[in-house]
Amino acid sequence: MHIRFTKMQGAGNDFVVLDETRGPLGLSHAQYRWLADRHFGVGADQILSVRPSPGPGLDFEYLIHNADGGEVEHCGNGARCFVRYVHDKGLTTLNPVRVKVKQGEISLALNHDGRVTVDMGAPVFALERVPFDASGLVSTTMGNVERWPLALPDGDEALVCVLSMGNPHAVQLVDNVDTAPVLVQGPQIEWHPRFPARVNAGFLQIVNRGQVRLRVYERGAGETLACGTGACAAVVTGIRLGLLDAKVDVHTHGGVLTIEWVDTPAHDAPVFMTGPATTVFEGEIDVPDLD
Ligand SMILES: N[C@@H](CCC[C@H](N)C(=O)O)C(=O)O
Repeated sequence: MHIRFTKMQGAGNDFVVLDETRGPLGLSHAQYRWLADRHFGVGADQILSVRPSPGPGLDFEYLIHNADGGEVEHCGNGARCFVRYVHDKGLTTLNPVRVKVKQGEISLALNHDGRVTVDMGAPVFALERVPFDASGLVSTTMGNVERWPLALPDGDEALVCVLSMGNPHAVQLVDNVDTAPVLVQGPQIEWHPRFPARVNAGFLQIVNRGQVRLRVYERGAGETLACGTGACAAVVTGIRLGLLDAKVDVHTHGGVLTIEWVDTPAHDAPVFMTGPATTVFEGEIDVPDLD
């Protein structure tokens, strides 16, 4: 199959974006994996497939596949690239754009400064909705959030806060992201049996009440230069731990994301994320037949 694609990045989290507004390309999971492969395909952390509106009140839908081929619910950096894409391609002039992703519906706006702001929806803390199996575990409370001791296969323990931003996250505090065991603990947390849908593992360093540093070992993609939903999850966690204010700059290896969240008694206010979204190049490629 011969396809056209656009390569994009948001804070260094990179995407192959496919136009499926005239009909699905019908790619298999193996073909998504091949496209994401940095040696044999194009190379990307995620593949975004842009589709027409699925119904009233919505302008588009897009699908997200991780580099391992699995379909996922939500992608913050991808959301910003999506809205840049539909505007640059002349697929819409609407601003904001309302879009359906697997997680639900989100709204995205292009700002005058070229950055994009996304209403990422509300975080979810109910353990069964993350999902996280806490049976038999004893948590400790810090601020107004629980921290769970996760016994790792190599004998280490990670103290994680768990939540969903539409996709699952486990966030732990570290003294310094440069020396944090991201590549050692990341895969062990991602595949930990207490997370039946696997999980994105965040390593959060608090710099001050308005600045953090973050590394994320992503489910299905490994460590990426930035993770948008991971940044939202980390800031929400930091706020509930009592360590952060309502507006925080998240410094990642790929750039800065600004996250805003006002906690309420029900903890159900939406999280807003602002950051860059850039087209890198356009291309065409023959995708091999793969099941
Ligand atoms: N890079 C993304 C998140 C992509 C999905 C994630 N790896 C998952 O499996 O949930 C972001 O910017 O949020």
